[in-house]
Amino acid sequence: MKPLNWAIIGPGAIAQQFAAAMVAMNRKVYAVGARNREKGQAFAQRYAIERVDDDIARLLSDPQIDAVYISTPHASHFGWMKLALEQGKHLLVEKAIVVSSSELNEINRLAQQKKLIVAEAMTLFHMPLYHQLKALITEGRLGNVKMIQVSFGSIKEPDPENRFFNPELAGGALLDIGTYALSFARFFLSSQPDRLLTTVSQFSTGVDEQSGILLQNNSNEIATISLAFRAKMPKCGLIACEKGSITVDDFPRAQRATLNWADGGSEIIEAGESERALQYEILNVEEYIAQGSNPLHYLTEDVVALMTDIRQQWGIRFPFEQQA
Ligand SMILES: NC(=O)C1=CN([C@@H]2O[C@H](COP(=O)(O)OP(=O)(O)OC[C@H]3O[C@@H](n4cnc5c(N)ncnc54)[C@H](OP(=O)(O)O)[C@@H]3O)[C@@H](O)[C@H]2O)C=CC1
Ligand SMILES: O=C1CO[C@H](CO)[C@@H](O)[C@@H]1O
Repeated sequence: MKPLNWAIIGPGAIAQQFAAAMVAMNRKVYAVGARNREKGQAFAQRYAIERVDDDIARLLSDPQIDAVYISTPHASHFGWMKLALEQGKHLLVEKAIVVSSSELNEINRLAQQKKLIVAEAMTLFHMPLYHQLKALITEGRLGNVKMIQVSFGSIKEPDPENRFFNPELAGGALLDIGTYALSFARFFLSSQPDRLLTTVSQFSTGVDEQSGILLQNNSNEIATISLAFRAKMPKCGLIACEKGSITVDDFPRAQRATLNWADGGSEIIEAGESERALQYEILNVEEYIAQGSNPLHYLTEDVVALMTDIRQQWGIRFPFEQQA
């Protein structure tokens, strides 16, 4: 396959890591779209990027671009995704990929029609460790999955304007960090949960600040999830099976897990490198494009469906959804 020409939309904090990963892998970021021209130019200079444009729609019509990485705040993903797909570009989009299933359904229809790949930059879906853990569970020595626990608490500046608390930017802990916890749970649950219990505390802006979420599927596997935006909690995932459990600390980019057998004894499981998290995403997207499909997209769809149902239970709608 000929090397892909990538464009980045939104040269903020995570885009720096993406560009650095591309450089480390000898890949080409050809263009950057930035609503602030000066920021775009500084970014382009830093990563030797050929084209900068503050008119992002115009940039996306450039036939030289093959694939687009979108790293803007959540509320704007859908609009940029749609435009990029209409212009025939493959997509890697930061979490949370979109804000609702109705947005994702529209994206899926368009991608299918245009035969393009859409992938979510959900680190854990791409980390080698997770595929090793899944293989270990599938092989059956641990018995069936019974319970999953995930906690993620991150202290954010309580500023109503920032992307964490601003409803106009689709803020809230669920979309920002809950998406990691739900992705972890869904990755190990054998099927999509159909029972959902939740409780939430809202920030003054109306977005979810902290919550507890309980999920159960038809195989009676249960997942409990704790999220907080104004309290620190370890990023810890636990999969408890009939014959032992697996603990994954710092789970979003983990390279190591601990397996504790129920009858005593433990093992360390290691695969990949945390520091290469974004490189694994890029490698996977290249593979999906070459093979013409993203085999993990169903996980993204299931997680977005859960987040849609959870927000519906909470009665939390973003201002741009109310206008829709
Ligand atoms: N995978 C991971 O580990 C991480 C993923 N993320 C995800 O990445 C995304 C961005 O987060 P982060 O980098 O922290 O955010 P930043 O605020 O640092 O960067 C966002 C960038 O998007 C630009 N932008 C904002 N709104 C728009 C818009 N409507 N259209 C075009 N550009 C826009 C900003 O421009 P300006 O500078 O002009 O405001 C800025 O360049 C989110 O989806 C987040 O959840 C975030 C952190 C880690
Ligand atoms: O994705 C991200 C990485 O984790 C942070 C929390 O620790 C998030 O806020 C951020 O959006």
